[in-house]
Parts: sequence; C-alpha cells; structure tokens
Amino acid sequence: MTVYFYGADEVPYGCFSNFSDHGFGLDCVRWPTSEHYFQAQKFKGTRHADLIRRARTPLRAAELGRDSSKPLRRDWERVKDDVMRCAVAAKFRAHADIRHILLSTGDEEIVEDTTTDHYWGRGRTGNGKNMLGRILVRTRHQLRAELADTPDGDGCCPGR
Ligand SMILES: Nc1c(N[C@@H]2O[C@H](COP(=O)(O)O)[C@@H](O)[C@H]2O)[nH]c(=O)[nH]c1=O
Repeated sequence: MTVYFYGADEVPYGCFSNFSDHGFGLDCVRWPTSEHYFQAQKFKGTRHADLIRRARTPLRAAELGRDSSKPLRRDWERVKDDVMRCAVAAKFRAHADIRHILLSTGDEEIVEDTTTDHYWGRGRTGNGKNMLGRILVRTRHQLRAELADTPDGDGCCPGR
C-alpha cells in the first residue's frame, strides 16, 4: 500500500517530512532539519544562507528561503533535486530510528500528500511530480545497498 505522509508530527511517517526534528551534519556544519539545509542551499555561501541555517524552526527557514527579494543561486533549478537528495540521505544516515522506519516501507511507493505542492508532492490534482517521495524511495534503495555493503549507493552529491 502506498505510504502517504505530510505533517512532521504524524506517527509513524511524519519523519519523512523535511520539517521533522532530525538534524545532521553536512558540509562541515550542523543543520537542524533537512528543510534548513534545502532552503539555505538556494543562497549557498551568502549571509542569507547562514541566517536560514540558524532559523528557529523549519517553517521560518522555509519562509526565509522563499524570500523573493533575495536572488537565488543561478544554477538552482539544475541542482535543487540533488540538494534534496543530499539532505534526505544525510538525515536518514544520521538517525537509525527513522532509517528503520524508511526501510520498513519495503518496496511501497511513498507520496508527500500535499495539495499545495505539485513539484515536491502530489499536488492539487494528485498528479504532481512527487519528487520528495521519489527521493525517499531512492534513498531507501541506497541505504539498503549500503547496509548490504554493495557498491550501489551513489554517495556523492553532485551540484553542491
Ligand atoms: N512540509 C511543508 C512544506 N513542504 C516542503 O517545502 C519544501 C519546498 O520548498 P520550496 O521549493 O521553497 O517550495 C520541501 O521541503 C517540501 O517538502 N512546505 C511548507 O510550507 N510547510 C510544510 O509543512
């Protein structure tokens, strides 16, 4: 059965949300959530990125990341999927409990159940791209390969 998630506090799959309270280290610094990492990468290397990293909540990080008065890095559209892959992989590598939840979904499809996001989620029509769900599926595959110690995980984060 397809696994749906959205709210970060939902049990058990809220941990699939980028707003879930699971920090990790990446690029030599600590990130409170994958949302903080994702939003900050839009402005990588700037003071605004640092402000996002230090935002008190993931919602605040998202608000700062969507501030249209700040210029996005020029390659954002090209790299944003890879940035999300890195964030999600780092989060699930850092926390055994949620890694277990992700692996426990077997081979099921995973869908971010939001009507407002047609790119990262299923969107209003239900036919959205569901990129976050697809990245979670790919991460699950990668983590399984790593646990089996096979050279199938892609490990690197191009475009960062
Ligand atoms: N879960 C969740 C959101 N969704 C998240 O927003 C991110 C995409 O940001 P952007 O590319 O800037 O639109 C991505 O992590 C997606 O999962 N947005 C919210 O305002 N509230 C929320 O509870």
